[in-house]
Amino acid sequence: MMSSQNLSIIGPGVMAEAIIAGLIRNQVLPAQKIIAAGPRPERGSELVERYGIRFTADNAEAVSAADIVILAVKPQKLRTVLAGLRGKIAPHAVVLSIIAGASIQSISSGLEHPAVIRAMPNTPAQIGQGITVWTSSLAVTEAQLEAARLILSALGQEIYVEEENYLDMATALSGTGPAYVFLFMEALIDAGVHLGFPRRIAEQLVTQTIRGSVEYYALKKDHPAHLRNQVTSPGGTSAAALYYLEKAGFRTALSRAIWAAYERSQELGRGKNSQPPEKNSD
Ligand SMILES: NC(=O)C1=CN([C@@H]2O[C@H](COP(=O)(O)OP(=O)(O)OC[C@H]3O[C@@H](n4cnc5c(N)ncnc54)[C@H](O)[C@@H]3O)[C@@H](O)[C@H]2O)C=CC1
Ligand SMILES: O=C(O)[C@@H]1CCC=N1
Repeated sequence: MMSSQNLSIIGPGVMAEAIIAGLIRNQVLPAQKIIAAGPRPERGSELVERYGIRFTADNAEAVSAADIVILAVKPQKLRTVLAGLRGKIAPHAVVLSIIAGASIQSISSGLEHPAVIRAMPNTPAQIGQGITVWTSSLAVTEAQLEAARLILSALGQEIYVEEENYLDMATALSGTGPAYVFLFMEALIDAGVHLGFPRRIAEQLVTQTIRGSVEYYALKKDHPAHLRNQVTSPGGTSAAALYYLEKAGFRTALSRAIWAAYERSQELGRGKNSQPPEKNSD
């Protein structure tokens, strides 16, 4: 519990709500200590009703009494938001950004504020099952690091890293990760329906197969290839299916996709707002 601290969240979207919900659920902060700011009053009313936090449409007002400022706007909005907050954040406060691609240096110089934490969470944070990779500038104090750890722990697991380079990598692997998992689930469920299962049953089969496999792997701590070999009988069904996945370049497609997300995170950091489809010819 860090009940003496005031926390301000700029950009009250999906991730901001996950953070607010986590902080309140885990009693890290009472609702009255949290204020969110964003341009849409309807969104504000929603959050006020759901969580009992405070809301303002004025970013500068939201940070005026803050000890911790969380930046959760889209990368494309960052420049304007930083300009609006410059000189408005108390010198003793710490800024924690979850914005994909945005470097500590760009936030720190945009705000003229040295104490900056950069974190990359993911959407399972909404149920406290996320994972966050984070790092900090030299100006961040031990007490601020502890406060950040408490906040991020309310979202699930957290891993502190010394090198900021890992943040773009985490953005590609775990930050964006749920998108790969949900696409995979959707494809498996559709395949089940194609076979002839009612969708409801296909969904149950796929969900529990994934959940069970993850739990099994986590308990066994065995190499995934070994666990896969256990499923793969000589001349059997798994071998028949895996042949097609390998032939279709499943691993290469995943690896290339994740590399594209990594490159895109770096591009966002350089302020490149959009990307043409099929940037790569391979
Ligand atoms: N969605 C995801 O899976 C993850 C997103 N992130 C990062 O978190 C950030 C937020 O993402 P989401 O919550 O998904 O986006 P979102 O679109 O749900 O939320 C952004 C919020 O910012 C508000 N906003 C727009 N302009 C503003 C301004 N000038 N001042 C204050 N608020 C403003 C919007 O009204 C919206 O409520 C992004 O930078 C993203 O890179 C990080 C990890 C995972
Ligand atoms: O798609 C995005 O840019 C965000 C960042 C991490 C996950 N989603």
